[in-house]
This record gives sequence, structure tokens and C-alpha cells, in this order.
Amino acid sequence: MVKAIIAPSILASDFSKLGCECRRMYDLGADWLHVDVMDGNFVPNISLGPPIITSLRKAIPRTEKKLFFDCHMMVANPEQWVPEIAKAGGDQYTFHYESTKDAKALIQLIKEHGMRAACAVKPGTPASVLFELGEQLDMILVMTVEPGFGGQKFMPDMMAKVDELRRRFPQLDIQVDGGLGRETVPAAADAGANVIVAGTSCFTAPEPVELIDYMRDTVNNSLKAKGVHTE
Ligand SMILES: O=C(CO)[C@H](O)[C@H](O)COP(=O)(O)O
Repeated sequence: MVKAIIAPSILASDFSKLGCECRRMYDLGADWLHVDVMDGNFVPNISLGPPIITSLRKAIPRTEKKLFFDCHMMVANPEQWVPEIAKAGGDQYTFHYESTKDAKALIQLIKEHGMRAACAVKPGTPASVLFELGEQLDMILVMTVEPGFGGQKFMPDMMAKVDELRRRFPQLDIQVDGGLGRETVPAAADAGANVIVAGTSCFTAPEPVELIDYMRDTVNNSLKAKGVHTE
């Protein structure tokens, strides 16, 4: 079932209080937590990895509300980290199409480790590379900035890719990531995105609850208008 999913990117949090920041977003109504894992090779930045996910999983137990770690793997060798992310408590493993030689085998490996499998494309990669993978995937991520850093400007020309993918895969989760907030979510929702990653906008909002609710309502209204089933 396709519905709005709001996933604050913890890259925009205060890392000195990471557990509290994650719990705050979750308590304020986030559906998922988007965890940006960067290795300094695929992107020119280093962030965090499996030991921190393990600690966060312990700090925010599954019993309170189903905590979902949406792990965006901006790494040069995505095959390498599947077992460790699964062991750390990752729920979804998003690899970049550009960083693997065998996407189908990687999807299978991710699923064998009990996680949802997702594939991301950078702004310069066409949507067509995902056509033959869509049936095996749980989610597609269309990057709306160059991966590596938070706080960048949303790229509206990526919406043509979202639209094309939504038409082809009406029941698939389609995520957008980069520069999403009050001003840009309507375009993403119109194009058919249902999973919104929002880092800077959520973590700096004076009223994050209001922003999260606005983004969720905007997406669900667009999905209904498109005739895509929602709850
Ligand atoms: O994947 C990312 C960076 O590669 C981040 O998730 C993304 O940029 C979100 O940040 P913001 O909402 O601050 O733009």
C-alpha cells in the first residue's frame, strides 16, 4: 500500500545528542529515520556506520513504536556492508545503482539478510536503469541533490524521473532526498513521490510536528488525486 512516509535525515541532527535527536523526531511523528552512511569514497564525506546504528537501536527500543532505520548507503562497495547493517538493526538498505556491478545479486543479498531492498540514482543517472529492477525492489530513491551533504538546493528537474517511475510502478515506494521542505514537497508529491527525506527542514523547524503533518497531508492528497491507493 502506497502512503506518505516522512523520514527525517539524521545527517542534519546535532550529532553530539544523536540519540535524543532521533527520539525527538520519532516522538514528533516521523515514520522512519533516514540514516546517511558515507564512506568518503562514493561521496566526498564521512558520516556514521553500523556501530552507531547499533547504539541507536538500543537507545530507541522497537517496543515503543516500530522504529524503522532507512539506511542510505553512499558507499563504494555496497555489498560489503549488508551483513553489518542487518546485524546493527537496519530495516531497509538503499544502495546506489552507480556503485554496484550487479544490482540484482545485491538485491537478493539484502533480502537474504532480512531487510527491504532499495536502489538510489544520482541526479545524472536516468530513471530507465531502474525499469528492470523495479519488480524486485521495495523502494526507489531519486536523489534531488548530489549525494554527500545536507542543506543543498532541491533540483526540480528530477521530478520528471519521479513522474516516469510512478507511472511505471504505481504501487512502489518512491523516495526523494535532498532539499525537501515546505516549499519543495508539493512538487515532489505532484510527481508521485511518497517517501520524503527531510533533514535540514525538520531539524531546524520551529514547529517540526506542524511541518511533518503538512508534508504527510500534501503527499497523501496527491496520491489520492492520482488514484494511487492510500490508507
Ligand atoms: O542524502 C543526503 C545527502 O547525501 C541527505 O539525506 C540529504 O541531503 C538530506 O538533507 P537535507 O534535507 O538537509 O537537504
